[in-house]
Parts: sequence; C-alpha cells; structure tokens
Amino acid sequence: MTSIRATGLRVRHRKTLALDSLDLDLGTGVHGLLGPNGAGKTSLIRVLATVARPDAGRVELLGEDVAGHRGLAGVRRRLGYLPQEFGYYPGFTVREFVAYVAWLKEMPAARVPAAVERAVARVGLADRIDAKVRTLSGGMVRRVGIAQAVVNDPAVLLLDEPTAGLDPEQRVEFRELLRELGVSATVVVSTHLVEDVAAACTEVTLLDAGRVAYRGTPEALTVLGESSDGPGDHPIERGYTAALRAHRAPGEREAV
Ligand SMILES: Nc1ncnc2c1ncn2[C@@H]1O[C@H](COP(=O)(O)OP(=O)(O)OP(=O)(O)O)[C@@H](O)[C@H]1O
Repeated sequence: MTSIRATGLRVRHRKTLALDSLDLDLGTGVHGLLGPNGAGKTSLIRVLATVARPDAGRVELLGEDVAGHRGLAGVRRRLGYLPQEFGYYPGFTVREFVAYVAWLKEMPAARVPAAVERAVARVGLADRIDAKVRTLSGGMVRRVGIAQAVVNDPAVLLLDEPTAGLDPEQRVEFRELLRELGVSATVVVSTHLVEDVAAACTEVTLLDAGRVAYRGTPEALTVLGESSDGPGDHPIERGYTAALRAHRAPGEREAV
C-alpha cells in the first residue's frame, strides 16, 4: 500500500530549485534516501513531514492530501520525524522530553509512560532515561531524537541523517531497529552512508539536483556497481556513482 505519494513537487529556496517536479510513491519498508550535498533530501523530508509547504505539487500521506487541514492533525499523530538538527530542551530529562513529544502527538495519557520507556529502550538509552539531555554525548542526543520520533509507533517515519554521530556499535543496533520498524511502517531515512542503505533498506531513492536519479533495491544498486569501474570501495558505492553518472548523462547509460 502507498503511504507516501508526492506528485510534481517543487521547492524553491530563493534562487535555488531544491526539488524539481519530483514524483514519489512509497509503501511499507525502509527507503534509503541518498544523494550528494544539496540534492534536495532535507527539502523533501521537510515537505513530507508537513513542516514546509511545497511551491507546487501535492503530497498525500496515509491517503490524506496534506494541503487540506481536515485530515492533517490525524496524519501528524501518525508521523514520526527526526529533523537534521532537532531542537530539545537541555534541562529536560530523556523521559520528560520523549513524554513531551508524545503529548504533542496527542497520545492517550495512560499509554505515554510505557511508550516512552519502550522508545528509549529501543535506542539503547534505558540506563540514561532520567539523565538530563544536556549531560548526554552528541550521539546519545541523536538517539534521543530517534526515540522521540518512534514514541507513537508511527505509520510514517521520516529520519534525516539519523546515524550522524552514532558510533559503529550503535549504528549496527540502529539498523536492526530500522529493519524492525520497516515491517509495518513506511520509513524514509536520508543518509550519506551507503553501507547503512545496504544493510537496512528495502529500497533506495537517489536524488540529484532535486530529481529522482535512481530507484531500486540496494541489491540492484550493488549489481550496477559490480559492472562499473567507477569510483568506490564497495560495489554499492560504485553503483551509487554509476547511477548518478547515468542520470547526468542519459545518452551514455549503455557505457556504464
Ligand atoms: N534555507 C535555505 N536558503 C537557501 N537555500 C537553501 C536553503 N535550504 C536549502 N537550500 C538549498 O537547496 C538545495 C537543496 O538543499 P537540501 O538541504 O534539501 O539538500 P540535501 O540533499 O539535504 O543536502 P545535504 O546532503 O548537504 O544535507 C541546496 O542547493 C541548498 O543550498
């Protein structure tokens, strides 16, 4: 089932066209959003999270057109969002902060305490749940960000560079969590780490200059890389550069 449908999305930041007539259809699973700096990943995630409005085009989340106010509140209750830079209250404890987000999402009060403990445990911070956020390391704060995004068991989860600052062990555990969440939710994860995509994603969407340059499975991207002699230390990295080059020079696709 399609949970995210974007049609003809255009986003402009002053003179920069960040998204250029972009179409996207995503269903249950973990979707890796890749692309060079400035490709439009954050612009897309912000529009899907309903925190920014597109200049043109339409977004449907869970069957609701988010431009209309009628279904928007209901959709937001079923969304989880980790922005690239997320604001938090440093004086709050982890528990207080995640509970505050649960309250913003209008979760039934009786369910909040258990949901908070589960979300915090899922990111491996159970032993720091009563620590003030200001006392945590950067990677731990990022994990608090992931916990607040999943506290309501969202049907649509949007994560903008969630693994930035996580240590290798945490990244591996986080991929496990992604795979678990992707069984029932539509998860979109923007990342620069192609190995995260290879390990945890069911599909890859590669953006370039505000357009979709490639869509396929991580396996297909790896296969593309195996037949490419472009730069990259692993086949999936070579697949990434091959797909980008093919998109930029469509006439040379056969040569890739
Ligand atoms: N607030 C803004 N004002 C002006 N230009 C912006 C703004 N936000 C983004 N842009 C521009 O829009 C384009 C897309 O940016 P966006 O942040 O969506 O890309 P990205 O793929 O997330 O990049 P990165 O990988 O560096 O995070 C870039 O050219 C960027 O410079």
